[in-house]
Amino acid sequence: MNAAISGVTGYAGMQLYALLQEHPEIETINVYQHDLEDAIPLIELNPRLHLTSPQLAYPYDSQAIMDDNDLIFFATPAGVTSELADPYLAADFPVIDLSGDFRLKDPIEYQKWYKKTPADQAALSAAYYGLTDIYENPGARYVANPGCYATATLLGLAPAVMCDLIEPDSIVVDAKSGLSGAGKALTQSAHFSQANENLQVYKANQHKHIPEILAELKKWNPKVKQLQFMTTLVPIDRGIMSTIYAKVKPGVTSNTVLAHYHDLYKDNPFIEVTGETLPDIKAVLGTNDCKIGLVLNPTTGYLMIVSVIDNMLKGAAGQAVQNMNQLFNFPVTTGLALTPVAF
Ligand SMILES: NC(=O)C1=CN([C@@H]2O[C@H](COP(=O)(O)OP(=O)(O)OC[C@H]3O[C@@H](n4cnc5c(N)ncnc54)[C@H](OP(=O)(O)O)[C@@H]3O)[C@@H](O)[C@H]2O)C=CC1
Ligand SMILES: CC(=O)N[C@@H](CCC(=O)OP(=O)(O)O)C(=O)O
Repeated sequence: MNAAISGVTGYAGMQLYALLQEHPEIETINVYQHDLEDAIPLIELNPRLHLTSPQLAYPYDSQAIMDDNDLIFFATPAGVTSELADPYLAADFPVIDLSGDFRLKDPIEYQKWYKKTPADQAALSAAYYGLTDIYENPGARYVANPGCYATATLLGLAPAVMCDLIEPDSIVVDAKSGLSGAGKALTQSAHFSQANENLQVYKANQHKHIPEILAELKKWNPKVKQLQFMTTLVPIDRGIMSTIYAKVKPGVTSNTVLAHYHDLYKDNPFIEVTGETLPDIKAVLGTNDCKIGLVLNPTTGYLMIVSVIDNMLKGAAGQAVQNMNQLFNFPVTTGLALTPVAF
């Protein structure tokens, strides 16, 4: 089948292109770029792509995209698909949207956290939040691919929250990301001399993944009302570590916790529960995996959960391909059997 990509000059779009090149169900990847007036050689648009044969990049045109492809991936910034989604929604054409535009169901919440104009309520309601390791797509054709921090944090918390193992008002998340999470645009905090050998806490209590995470936690356990969530930029290229602390309920032991984590993820080929052997970021780099370690402190009663992912894969392009596999009923690991980069 044929897949379209919008945003191939960005970090997530490039990663997605590389994954789709290796995907056995994808015949052709067609690239559509927002600022083109005429078709140009794709290699001119993005010289970093490894092309196996010469190919063109086309001006963005929703009708041409739907005529020539079976789905489209948007790897574009927030604020783009809220304006471009209508023709696809009207035609029930499959979309996998890597941006945050369709993750929140409430347009007022979107406006508050993203400071942008939301898509309309009906469009938001039609979208499915594609946290593929937890949910099965009920048949929705518009998939909102989750955010990178949200993915690491939600996968780390799911068994504890779903099985009521922790005090619902005690969740504290300390999440760290490499610089590729911020995309390709250079910012003050991303300058080499500012980022290198430095740690930068940012968006204190204002990160747009707070409402995204909270919405899912509330679905799993309505007793969860709030979330303390903090993000830090660390001087690595890629990878996220979400370190989560929460007080366990009386009577909950390490064995109870481990049993629930193993049970929820036992059939999942991408998630490994590593128990008290805590995972590090390099253990998942270059893969679509999430590794989750767990340590319960019997003195304080706090459970520490360490969840690691590669932000470009499980946090973006990998999960997007996993969503495509789910949408088209391909085996879940198709095109995603990746080996970690060792060093
Ligand atoms: N990086 C990550 O780890 C993750 C990213 N995401 C999300 O994926 C999306 C892409 O992120 P990322 O690759 O990091 O971002 P980049 O900034 O690296 O790339 C953005 C891409 O979108 C294109 N673009 C910019 N403005 C527009 C526009 N108005 N209309 C259409 N296309 C446009 C850019 O083209 P041009 O070259 O012309 O600027 C570029 O191809 C974002 O929504 C991001 O939030 C989600 C999870 C993780
Ligand atoms: C390091 C860094 O800046 N990371 C980005 C998150 C990237 C991501 O997943 O985000 P979207 O919700 O934008 O798709 C941030 O904190 O905003």
